[in-house]
Formats: sequence, structure tokens, C-alpha cells
Amino acid sequence: MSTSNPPGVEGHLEEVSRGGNSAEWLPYSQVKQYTNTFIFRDHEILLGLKKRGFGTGKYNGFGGKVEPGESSLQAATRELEEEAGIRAALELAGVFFFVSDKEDKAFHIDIYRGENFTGLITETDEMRPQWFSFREAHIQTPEQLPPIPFHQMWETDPYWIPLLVNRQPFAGRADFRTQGGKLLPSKWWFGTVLP
Ligand SMILES: COc1nc(N)nc2c1ncn2[C@H]1C[C@H](O)[C@@H](COP(=O)(O)OP(=O)(O)OP(=O)(O)O)O1
Repeated sequence: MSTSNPPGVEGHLEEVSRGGNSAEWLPYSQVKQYTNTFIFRDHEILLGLKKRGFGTGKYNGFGGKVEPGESSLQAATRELEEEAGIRAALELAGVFFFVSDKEDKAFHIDIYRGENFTGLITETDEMRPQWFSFREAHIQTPEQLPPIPFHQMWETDPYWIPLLVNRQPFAGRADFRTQGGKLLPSKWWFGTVLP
């Protein structure tokens, strides 16, 4: 089934999930470009525990703002090295677009994936890197890695991380509203890219 994309989301997409309230999508007047990069090896994904700034205390990929004069890929490569101490050939895996009721600025986040990194994974003042397992049948033994900690990640991550893990190109949008001092998703839509 192909459906019309939410505002801000481009591409020929097939819906995979949607939810939340039936309100109109939130308006925005400018779009800021960000990146977010995930490194894979075997059945493992590298996440970082954010130690400061936006999303402190949550696990996420490595990324940040695209600086003036930089391409998105250059920014993703720079942020990966700044935040985790490693370099990797990156490929664009998807796009996550979100708007919040706190500001009229939308975030366009290019999501990258990479393997075969070089360098030593290093904790930085912004991120504490840690490997997690994404095996489906996860039997916990002391030698095994913990599963992806969705309970300590952004609430919309469970809608698109499986697409990232399964190499399905995707795009989606979420609107966030402040509830009890927390930024929580009020409406979302995700789709996979059709050939
Ligand atoms: C709200 O949903 C989000 N989900 C996920 N998974 N990731 C998100 C979400 N919102 C933002 N992000 C990502 C995008 C970036 O990778 C970081 C935020 O970057 P930050 O604000 O730390 O940008 P920097 O350029 O590193 O900032 P400083 O130079 O000021 O440290 O979170």
C-alpha cells in the first residue's frame, strides 16, 4: 500500500507504521540538518550513551548538526570520529524528520550505517560507546551482549531501528509534544522506500 507522505518527508514510500493522535501535523518554519550514525558488526550494533546536551541519558547513534559548508556525509563522518573515535565508510540508510511543539524548527536527521571501522572505539565527553545485540532469540548468558535498550532510547526508535537493522531504506516523521516536562511523540508515520 502506498500512501501520501507527511509534510517534510520525501520519496516514494510504502507505509509500515503509523500512530498517535489525529491532529494535523505540526507546522514548522525552518529545517535544521542533523546526522545520526550506527556501526554494525555481525549481529551487533554500536550505540552511545549520551552524556551531555540534547538526549542526555539516552542511547543513540553518533551524530549532530551539519555545519555550514559541510555535506551531510562529511558531517556524519566527522561526528562519528569526534564522538566515538572511529572512521568508517558510511551509507545513507534512512531519514527521520521530527517537529516538536517547543519550537518552530524541524529536525531532518540523515541516518547512516557503517561497518568495517578503523580506529579504537573511545569514550568521549559526549558519548559512552557500547555494543548491543540485535539477535531475535536472545538468550542471556554472561558472555552475551545485552539486547538493544529501547527503554532507554527515544520513544520513536522502535519504529525505524528494525528497518535500519534489516537494511530496508526508510523515511518517517514524528511530532513530539511536551507532556509532564518530557518530550513525547504524539503522532508518527514511517515508510520504506519503494524501488
Ligand atoms: C527525537 O528523536 C530522536 N531520535 C533519535 N534516535 N535521534 C535523535 C532524535 N532527535 C535528535 N536526535 C539525534 C540527532 C543527533 O545525532 C543528536 C543530537 O545532536 P546534538 O544536539 O548533540 O548535536 P551536536 O552538533 O553534537 O551538538 P553540540 O556540538 O552542541 O554538542 O541526536
